Amino acid sequence: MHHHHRQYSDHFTDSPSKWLQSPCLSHSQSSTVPPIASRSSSMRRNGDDRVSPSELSPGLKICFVFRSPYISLLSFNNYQIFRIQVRKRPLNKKEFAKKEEDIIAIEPHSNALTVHETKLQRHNFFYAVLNEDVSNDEVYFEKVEPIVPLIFNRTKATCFAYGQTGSGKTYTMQPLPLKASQDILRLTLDTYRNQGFQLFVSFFEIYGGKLFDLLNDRKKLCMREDGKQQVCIVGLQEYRVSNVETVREFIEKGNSTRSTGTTGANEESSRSHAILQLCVKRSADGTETKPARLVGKLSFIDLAGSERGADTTDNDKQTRMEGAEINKSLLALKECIRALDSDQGHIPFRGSKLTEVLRDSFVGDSRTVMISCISPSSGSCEHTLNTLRYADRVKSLSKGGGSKRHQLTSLSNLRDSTTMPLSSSLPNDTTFEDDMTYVPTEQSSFGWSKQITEREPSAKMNADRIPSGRAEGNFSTSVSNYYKAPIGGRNGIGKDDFDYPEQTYEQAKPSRGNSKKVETYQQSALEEKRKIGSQMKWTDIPDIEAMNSHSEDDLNAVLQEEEDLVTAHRRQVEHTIDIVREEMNLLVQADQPGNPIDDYICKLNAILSQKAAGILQLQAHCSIYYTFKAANFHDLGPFGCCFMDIFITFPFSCHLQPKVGQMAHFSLLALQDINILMNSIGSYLPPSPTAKGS
Ligand SMILES: Nc1ncnc2c1ncn2[C@@H]1O[C@H](COP(=O)(O)OP(=O)(O)OP(=O)(O)O)[C@@H](O)[C@H]1O
Repeated sequence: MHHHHRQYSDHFTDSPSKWLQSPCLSHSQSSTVPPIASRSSSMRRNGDDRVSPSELSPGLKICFVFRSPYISLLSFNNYQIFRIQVRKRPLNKKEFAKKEEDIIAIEPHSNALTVHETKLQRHNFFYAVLNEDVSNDEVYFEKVEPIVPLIFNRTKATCFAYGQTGSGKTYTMQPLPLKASQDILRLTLDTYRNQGFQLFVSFFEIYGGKLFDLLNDRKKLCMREDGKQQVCIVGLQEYRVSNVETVREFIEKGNSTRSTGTTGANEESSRSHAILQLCVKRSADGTETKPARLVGKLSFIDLAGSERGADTTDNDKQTRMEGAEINKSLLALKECIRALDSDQGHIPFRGSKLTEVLRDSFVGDSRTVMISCISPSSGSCEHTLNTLRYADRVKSLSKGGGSKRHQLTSLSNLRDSTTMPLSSSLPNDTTFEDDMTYVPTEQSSFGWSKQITEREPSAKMNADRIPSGRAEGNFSTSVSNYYKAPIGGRNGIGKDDFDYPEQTYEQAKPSRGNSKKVETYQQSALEEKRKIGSQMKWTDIPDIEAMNSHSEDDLNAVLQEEEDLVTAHRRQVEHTIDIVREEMNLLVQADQPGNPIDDYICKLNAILSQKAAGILQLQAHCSIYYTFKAANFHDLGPFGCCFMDIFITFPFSCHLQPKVGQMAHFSLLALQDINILMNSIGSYLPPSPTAKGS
């Protein structure tokens, strides 16, 4: 078997962080941020770490703090439904050789981290943080082990890693499924002995918007929706496993088949989202005479590097394609979390293949762990900030009641929604819920030894291969096929993976001069899409794959549209920034000692809302705190502060909504940070509402 093993830790140094050694000058958030429930070792940071007045230059400062006061997310059965974890990796030798500094300071026993962008510019974030010395075992024990027993009780759990290339996503994710399957197998032999539970493993990747089976020669898969709006992956091979060694082999095989490439930061960079699923199944009567049906599922997703989605400068067609898809899927993921947590009627699962696949992991009884991986090096600062901001936004989006999630439970019956046994015909009237015996979760008895103490024999033949989904072509059911060399291979991205005409793309390149035209087109095209979207119902489109293949024909047009929209949006944002900056400068000049602070804030807000809201419109979140310093604000000490929300959404419009009089913690950033902020927002913009039909 052709294996490509990633090399871990071999080029990492123990270099002490220069930043960590310097006195930490972080800012004052401690008073306003609620306590964090997290690792037992964690404690809140203490001390007053306000910015010293001398660090502020006189006059108005616009200051952005990515708001993160909502640390505690939804709680259910003692486990948070959505958990966010940040993991910092150590500096590697390459970075050390380039004399890059470690700019991430994590105070011991705290759930706060500071990114030292420059000596004067710092950004504070509040999360459950894992420092560079935390092992993969600890990540597992803390974040994944607690949810393993839940999948015996119908929970669908998802664990995914997010972050730029080389930040440690694969390093973090790779060991987790093995450990989880070890624990699942133990449970089937121990707590749930003789109850007929079976473990199945499948492994596939989403690359360029298409699905490929990593355990079946990178066979192309397609997704379909059944009459009950269940998405299934047709042809995905599932293997029944009964020992850890077999799981290990499958994981290694899948990893070696995955699409990777080389980036400056990572020699083996993942270019796809890899999804490894562990499904616990059981027949209705707990015997093996009847077909096993899905009980619960644990999905591990190693996302492609996030910076690829933001990369609009690369002219390489394939990279742009990857970037567009990654961008789309990360945004779609965030949008789904937002929609689930607010009371939006429509959950945009169809925004990307990734969210379609994950649909049943977000509805009903589900748990999600997001691990945001960050690199410590100064050279990665911008990407690190982007990763943390994404986490912030996901976190603030998921802080609500999550009512949608539970409403959707009724839509999501407990049959396997992502895989469908070959033998089963659709639609199937009997839901598993009807004939499933309820198995109580035994969280308290989940205390087995954490070491692998046994290796089960005959690993190789200890797997039953079960094709799932309706048949498409011939399945070979012989286990020996599993040992065939994969067709795709690491760099074996087939020509068919991207099939769009090259010329169209070139022709459609926008010219900077006709932005008006672009914007007009944008409006009307989007209006049209909205209309179509509102007329369409979920059930109107039974065959997602057919729809997608239609849209793939227009891939160039879609990419072009994306580019036009992003350009138009950036122009809008730049324009707004100019206006806001101008107004603020005027205000600063007009500020006279003796003006009451509220007047000042009201005036500022009035101008902002008039000027900015007129230009930009609509939704999506990030918060800006603008602070200002003036001699007369004695009641507040040297600084006054309020914040406003910037709502930004598709299609590329935003609306500034000032919140008058809200005093909050703040930090000092230079005025030009607004540009950085806006650029990073720009990078999170969706390719376009492309999804013809979403
Ligand atoms: N916490 C860590 N401790 C030690 N080494 C690490 C850690 N995290 C990552 N590494 C090492 O950093 C390198 C890059 O990590 P990895 O391949 O996991 O990045 P990635 O985020 O998956 O990148 P890509 O998106 O390009 O696939 C690897 O050599 C890995 O061994």
